[in-house]
Amino acid sequence: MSFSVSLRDVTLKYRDSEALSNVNLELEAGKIHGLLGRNGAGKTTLLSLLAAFRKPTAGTVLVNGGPIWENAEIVSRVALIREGGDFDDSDTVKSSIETGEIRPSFDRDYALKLADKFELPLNKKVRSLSRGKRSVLAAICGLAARAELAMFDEVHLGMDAPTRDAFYKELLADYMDREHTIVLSTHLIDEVANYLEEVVILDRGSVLRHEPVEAFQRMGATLTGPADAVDAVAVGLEVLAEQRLGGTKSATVTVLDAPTRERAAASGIEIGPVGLQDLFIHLTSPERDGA
Ligand SMILES: Nc1ncnc2c1ncn2[C@@H]1O[C@H](COP(=O)(O)OP(=O)(O)OP(=O)(O)O)[C@@H](O)[C@H]1O
Repeated sequence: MSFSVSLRDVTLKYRDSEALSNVNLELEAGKIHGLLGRNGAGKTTLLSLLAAFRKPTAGTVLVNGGPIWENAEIVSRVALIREGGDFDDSDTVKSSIETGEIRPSFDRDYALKLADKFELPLNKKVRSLSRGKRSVLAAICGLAARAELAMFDEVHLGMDAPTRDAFYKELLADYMDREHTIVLSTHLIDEVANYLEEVVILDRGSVLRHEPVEAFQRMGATLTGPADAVDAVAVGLEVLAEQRLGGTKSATVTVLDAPTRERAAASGIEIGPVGLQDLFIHLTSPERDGA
């Protein structure tokens, strides 16, 4: 089973400032959703509403079709893993893992298998773990929760690249194995882009874009070829980024219409997709229209 999510006219205020303003958002069950946004955009706030850590100031938050607030049955099947985890520093790794047993779906054997795989010493105190190992502990608790809605909020922080890669693979293996909904909030966009099915971009407390990842991939193009030819085709186009290596140039553009595409191909230019991160930078740049 997997949970859908629905936010209807949701506003969250901290004292006088609005972290989320009238947000309407539907997340389909059984998919991997990426939640992107610049610092302070409201990602953690939105996730804390979905886990019922907070109550909205206005509007309704539905998980699996019902209100999540004060709904213990649904809450016990939702996991929000925040950066560094929410651990008691004086606990051991093993007892921290075992706190997950309050959940009906917690898989202790899987948690211990992951601890072994990620070389997490069970008898060590949480306070003596390195930052990366603490993140690993948080990620393990999130995976072993076997939640119907599993949300990871920058849980990778401090993990080295091989550990992050192993974590993403484990997440995907669990996803293939068991139907559930995943929300990944991260600033390492290109690193997770291949795992995402849907992407939500939050911007200053509102949903800026919500599309399947393929829609973002169709938004722009990278032109690579002889520098002169690329420069000629790029005239009049919006260029997001450029890179030059000897006589070869690569330019990332936002829109490429069919005639320009044909002209580029005829000039020996290779046309490739644009990375999600480059598009994100463009869409949320402080210089964009209306900013
Ligand atoms: N406990 C709080 N009290 C007051 N304001 C808060 C609190 N938590 C967050 N905010 C404010 O709400 C806004 C959204 O913060 P939030 O942490 O949700 O953003 P974020 O997208 O997760 O950012 P980041 O990528 O930097 O983690 C920010 O302006 C932040 O300063």
